Amino acid sequence: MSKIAELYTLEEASKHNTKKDCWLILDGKVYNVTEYLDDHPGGDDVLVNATGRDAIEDFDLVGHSKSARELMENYLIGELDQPSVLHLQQQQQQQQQQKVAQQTTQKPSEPALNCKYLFISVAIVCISAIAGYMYY
Ligand code: HEM
Repeated sequence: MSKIAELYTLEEASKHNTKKDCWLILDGKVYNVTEYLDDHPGGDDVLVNATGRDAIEDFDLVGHSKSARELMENYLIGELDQPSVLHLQQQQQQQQQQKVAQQTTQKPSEPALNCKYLFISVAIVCISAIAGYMYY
């Protein structure tokens, strides 16, 4: 018999963002980790700070063990509804595009920085040469 998952909106899941009531969204699934906060080896703050968004990237970055992944199934309470999943995907895409845009606008400033250092070095050499000439 297949169990129908409880569906939540992003707005609803995001409301549970305190140490007394903490829901995580990981890969579109919703976990109520309130009871687990005190036992989490990474601390409770990190979990509370991971609410209101899909924190699967952070979860994966930590390199959680297989037993951690098994443990999280105990706290599964449902899934995000489709519009919320789409909303989060769009948000992620926008953030990635912003990152790429920032990287491309930062690149041209590198040669400009090199020119600045070259100018300062040449100026120091010139001033030293003039000072040396005047002294001797
Ligand atoms: C239901 C969700 C989660 C469960 C069951 C869980 C479980 C665990 C477990 C068992 C460990 C010990 C190391 C291991 O066995 O991998 C751990 C460590 C840790 N977790 Fe989680 N975790 C969850 C979510 C998260 C999230 C969303 C984050 C970050 C946003 C996070 C950050 C950390 C950190 C920073 C450590 C400490 C790593 C270290 O000091 O080596 N965890 N977690």
